[in-house]
Amino acid sequence: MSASQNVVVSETTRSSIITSSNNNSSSSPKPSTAPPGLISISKKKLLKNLDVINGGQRINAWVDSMRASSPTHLKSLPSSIYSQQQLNSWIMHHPSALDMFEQIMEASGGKQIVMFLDYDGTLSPIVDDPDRAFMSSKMRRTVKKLAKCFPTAIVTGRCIDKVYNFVKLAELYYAGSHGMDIKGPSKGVSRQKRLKQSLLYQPASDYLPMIDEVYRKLLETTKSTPGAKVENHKFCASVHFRCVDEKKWSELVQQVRSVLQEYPTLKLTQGRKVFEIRPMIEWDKGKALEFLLESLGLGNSNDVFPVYIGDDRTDEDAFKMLRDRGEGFGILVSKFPKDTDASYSLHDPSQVMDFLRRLVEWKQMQPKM
Ligand SMILES: O=P(O)(O)OC[C@H]1O[C@H](O[C@H]2O[C@H](CO)[C@@H](O)[C@H](O)[C@H]2O)[C@H](O)[C@@H](O)[C@@H]1O
Repeated sequence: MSASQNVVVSETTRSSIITSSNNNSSSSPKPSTAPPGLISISKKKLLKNLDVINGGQRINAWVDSMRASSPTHLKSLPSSIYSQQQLNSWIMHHPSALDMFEQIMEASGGKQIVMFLDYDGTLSPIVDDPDRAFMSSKMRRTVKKLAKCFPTAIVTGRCIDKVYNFVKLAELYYAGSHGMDIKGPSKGVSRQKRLKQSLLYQPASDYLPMIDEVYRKLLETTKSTPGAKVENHKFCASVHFRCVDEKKWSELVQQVRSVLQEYPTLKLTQGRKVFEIRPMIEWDKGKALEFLLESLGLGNSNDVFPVYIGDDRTDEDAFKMLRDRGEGFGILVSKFPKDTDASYSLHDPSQVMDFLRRLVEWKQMQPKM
C-alpha cells in the first residue's frame, strides 16, 4: 500500500488562521460563517497538499499544522494575527451564548431541548496530563441538575469508561470514541423506559482488535519521544504531543505515520495538541448526535431544539449537522476566533457552567405542563 492511501486528514484543515492581511475569502469553504480575516484551508486542499508533496515535505506540512493548531501560538501572537476589528467581527457572528441567553430561549419556542456536551475543554479545562482532566464537583452538580431538566449526552473522543470515570453520572447518555460507542442512561429513567432505551450502538466494532494492535505499536514506536503519550480509546487511539518538545514534533509525526502505513483503513486527524487515529468510516460526532435524537424519538420531530457545546475540530461535525438540520444550534468554546459552524461562543468551561446553570434556572421557572 502507498503512504497516500492511508488518508491523512488534519482536523485543523479548517482551523482558522486570522491574519492582519486581506482575506482571500475564496479559500473559505463557508463564506457565510467565516468573517473577514478568516482564512480556511479546505480538507480537500490540504489532502492534496499532503498527498502530492513528497514524504519530507508532507511531514513539514504536519508540523506546520501542529503549530497552527496550538493555542499558545495564537495566544502569544494575537495582535499580529488578527486585528481588533476582525475579533469584533467574529464576535458579532458568534456572540456569547451568555449575552444572548434570553434570545436563545425565545428561539427554543417551547420545543424539547436536548443537550449535547463535549468533555475535554468544555466540561473540564485543558491540562497537560489527560489522565488528570478532572471536572469540578460544581460542574458535576450542574450537569446532574441539567440532566433532570433535559435529556443530556456527553459526546467525546475518549472511550466511555475513561470519560465516565471523570463524569460519574449514570443518568446521562454517552457517545464515546468520537461517537462510535453509544450508551443510554443506566439511571434516572423509569425501568420500563430504560429497557426501551437500553441503547448500545457500536458502528466500528469490527475495528476493536485493530485499534488495540495499533495502540500497542504506537506505544512501542513513540516511547523514544519524551513527553509523547498514547491513549487507547477502544474504537480509536490518541497520540498526545502537548508535552513533546517542538523540536521533536517531526520525529513524532514520522513515528505515527510509520505505524499507520500498515493500516489503510484508519485515518489520522488532529485535535488540540493530539493526533487521533480513527477507523475510516462514515461516522462522527454529528452522526452520533443524529442517532441519539432518533433514539429519543425526536429524529423527525419539528419539536426538538438540540444544543451542542464543544471546543474542538471534531465538534464541528455536530455543529454542521445542526446547521444542516436547521435545528437548535452549536456553541463553540473558544477565546479565539475560529472558523466554525457554531452559532454562539463561550470562552471556557467556567462560562459553560454559567450557561448550563442559567438553563436549569430557566427550566425551573417554566410553568409545569
Ligand atoms: O472530544 P473530546 O472530549 O474533546 O476529546 C478529545 C481529546 O481529549 C483529550 O485530550 C485533550 O484534553 C487533554 C486534557 O486536558 C489535553 O492534555 C490534550 O492536549 C487535549 O487534546 C483526550 O486525552 C484525547 O484522547 C481526546 O482525543
